[in-house]
Amino acid sequence: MARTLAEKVWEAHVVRQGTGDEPDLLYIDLHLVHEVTSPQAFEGLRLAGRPVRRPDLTIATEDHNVPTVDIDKPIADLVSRTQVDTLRRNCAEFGVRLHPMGDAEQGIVHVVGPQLGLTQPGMTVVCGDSHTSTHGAFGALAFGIGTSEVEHVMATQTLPLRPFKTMAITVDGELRPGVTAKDVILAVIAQIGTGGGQGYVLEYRGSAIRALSMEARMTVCNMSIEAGARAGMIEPDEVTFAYLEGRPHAPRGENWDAAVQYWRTLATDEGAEFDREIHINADDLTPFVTWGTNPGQGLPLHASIPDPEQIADEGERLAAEKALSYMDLAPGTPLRQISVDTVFLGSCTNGRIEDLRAAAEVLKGRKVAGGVRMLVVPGSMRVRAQAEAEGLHEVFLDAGAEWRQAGCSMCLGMNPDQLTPGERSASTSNRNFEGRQGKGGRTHLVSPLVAAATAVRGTLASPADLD
Ligand SMILES: CC(C)[C@H](C(=O)O)[C@@H](O)C(=O)O
Ligand code: SF4
Repeated sequence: MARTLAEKVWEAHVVRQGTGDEPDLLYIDLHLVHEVTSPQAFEGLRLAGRPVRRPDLTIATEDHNVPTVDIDKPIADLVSRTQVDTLRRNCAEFGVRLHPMGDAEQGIVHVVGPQLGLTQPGMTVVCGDSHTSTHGAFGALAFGIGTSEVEHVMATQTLPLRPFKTMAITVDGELRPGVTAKDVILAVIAQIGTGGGQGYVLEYRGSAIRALSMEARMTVCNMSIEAGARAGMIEPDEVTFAYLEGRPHAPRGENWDAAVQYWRTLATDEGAEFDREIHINADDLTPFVTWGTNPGQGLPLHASIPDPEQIADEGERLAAEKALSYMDLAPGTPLRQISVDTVFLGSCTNGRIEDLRAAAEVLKGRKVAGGVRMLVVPGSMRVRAQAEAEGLHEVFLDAGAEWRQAGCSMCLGMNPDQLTPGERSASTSNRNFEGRQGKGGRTHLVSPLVAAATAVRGTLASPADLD
């Protein structure tokens, strides 16, 4: 029977098939760990007297709680310091490889896995983190898990899972210049809603998806969770293989050839059926930004703040009213007139080298507007080093932006990088929830290009709006 990519990866990992209402037991190829969701899991192992079953398939990094300045000094915030120290102790005790603050391979867990070549097509990848969906860009079945599941994977390298439904999101056509992967995924979420993906694994397909780089594909898959999906996937192709070849953990020599041969078999079969199909025309897309307090409340940058009274669905209307009140925005205001205090370029959505290059291209020879602060936070130390080798940091610094160390930073403000109450940001991250970037902070989700142009103009803008 014709099968989808997701079904093939699932079937290849079933250790024990569930009967009746039982879940299947799946083998897990790669377990990524960070400081926030691992302490209780390690503690559980300790209490049960169990080891980590496959430390060789487990890797940890410090990302959420790390400061992005003065990283050679002890972490000032006690909660963050405890969190990070606990991870260090646990990794040492259980023999798990850890990339601590300051290490050349430290960074956001979803940036580190792919850049090391740990994330590969056809794998099952889990992490106690919702944005694990990022790794699906390689044709891996990758999803976030809870802390008790983290413990289960640590102890057994397996996970009981219930089957999912499949949804094809086909993006055909060609993206116009200035329109990015971030705009694609924001438009997808605006269309299907933050609950539209619930229970589904999304497969992004079509000519516009095939034309994306690996990093752009990661941006798309990263935000699958914001549509409520279990995971997002893209079938592996030449772009995937070219990205992986030569990376530290990618197979080599004959193993590489065999791996590529297998990876080619993973593509969704002709005639395979999806439970739901969505079509989007890439030619119609323009830069997209959010105006509300969930990632589905987005519109093209050239639009205006919607009038809740015009929204037929009562739930959506109430949500829009509440969002506009929190965001302090009036219906009818052109999005381009919204001024921001802060621009954040970073996160596991848009903190990779291509994102930094795109923003630097816009900022080159320009200045961040007076009264606006711009934080540039590379997704990993490797991204940071690469950016410095290319001189991008000088472009950011010359423009008046801050050039930081790697971590999650203002994506969620678990470190000192936060918005103050009432402050408004244009942010390349993935969540615009109330208080996400700091208590009372207001977030507009944008692409790196829009972030850079907004920094220059001080109001939401795309590079086409400059000079
Ligand atoms: C802290 C962590 C559990 C959380 C997640 O699961 O996604 C964080 O990474 C986020 O982006 O909100
Ligand atoms: S960068 Fe943001 S979304 Fe990604 S893992 Fe960190 S906190 Fe979560």
